[in-house]
Amino acid sequence: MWGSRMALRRLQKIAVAPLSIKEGIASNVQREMSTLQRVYVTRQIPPEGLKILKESGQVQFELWDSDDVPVSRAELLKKVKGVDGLLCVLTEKIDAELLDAAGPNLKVLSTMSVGFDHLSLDELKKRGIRVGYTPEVLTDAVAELTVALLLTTSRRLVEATHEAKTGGWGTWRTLWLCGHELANSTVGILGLGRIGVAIAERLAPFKVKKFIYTDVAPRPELAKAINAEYVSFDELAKQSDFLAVCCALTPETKEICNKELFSKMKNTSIFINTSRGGVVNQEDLYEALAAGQIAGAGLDVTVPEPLPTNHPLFTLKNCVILPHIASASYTTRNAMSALAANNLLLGLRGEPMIKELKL
Ligand SMILES: O=C(O)C(=O)CO
Repeated sequence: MWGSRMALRRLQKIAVAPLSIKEGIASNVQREMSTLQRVYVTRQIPPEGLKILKESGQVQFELWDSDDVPVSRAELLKKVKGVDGLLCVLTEKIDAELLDAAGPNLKVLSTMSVGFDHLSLDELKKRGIRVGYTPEVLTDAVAELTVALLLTTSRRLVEATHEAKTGGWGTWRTLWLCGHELANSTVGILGLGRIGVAIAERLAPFKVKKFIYTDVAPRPELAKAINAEYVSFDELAKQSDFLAVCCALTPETKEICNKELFSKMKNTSIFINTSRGGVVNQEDLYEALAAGQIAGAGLDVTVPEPLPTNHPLFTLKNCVILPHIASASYTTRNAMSALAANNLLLGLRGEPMIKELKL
């Protein structure tokens, strides 16, 4: 569906105009449509973003009109041909092949995500394509879900509801379904950014004793807000009762959470990942959980996504797996959609985007 509301309004006017005027307007509309910038949207994004694109009068866009099935690679390669702008989500790999298929008209890529590991930044930079993304608007939702996942994992809520529903609930027992509490604990954050700070702010009222973090370098401004101490990667592993992964997936962080890390953690520790599955070596995590080297893991992200239902991690009682829903609140997804649309329109006008990646 190529569309713009202004063009549509004019077309609606045509329907009531006398024939000769109708023809005149029709050719104007055609002329105008051909001057609108062409955009492909790879997903049926939430309504706020679509409304912005439709009402802009700036672009004619075609949409992959489904949220349940992603656009196939073959279809995507066909649809991007000649577009000026592309609005994608995190399931689309934007690489040299795709950018070649799009061709030299492509000036702006806008991803409806804070993560950008699905984008070949070098290839985008080489072609002078500007990139918009959607940080900040999802911080609250992601932090909230991280806290929910942490408590679900540490207090064994999935096991508990299963036992209650399936007859495992006998008499009140003194150590049955005991977990680990946040009070007096040390919470470690791997990769301190806005989301890590927002998680710590939410956890502090649970009487956490200490926040520690590691990153490529200390981040005193952010750390000050939550009174967090900068430690080495090793110390993070050793001291954390709860370890929350908040770093971006980059070549440097790929599988940074592996057997070396897990072997240094306490056997009472809880590992939580709401960033990207690729930062974890899942075989090593499975071994650590199965052997009781760590107490539990809560994962919102995996490799691949969806994780096949016969994956060994699903067999473990001490592993809680969610289907990548950290930012999934109506408010946040609409805000991400709107920001992605606005980034795209601004970029196509040659203006600074609201949130633009520095390439
Ligand atoms: O925005 C992202 O990068 C996500 O993972 C989904 O919110």
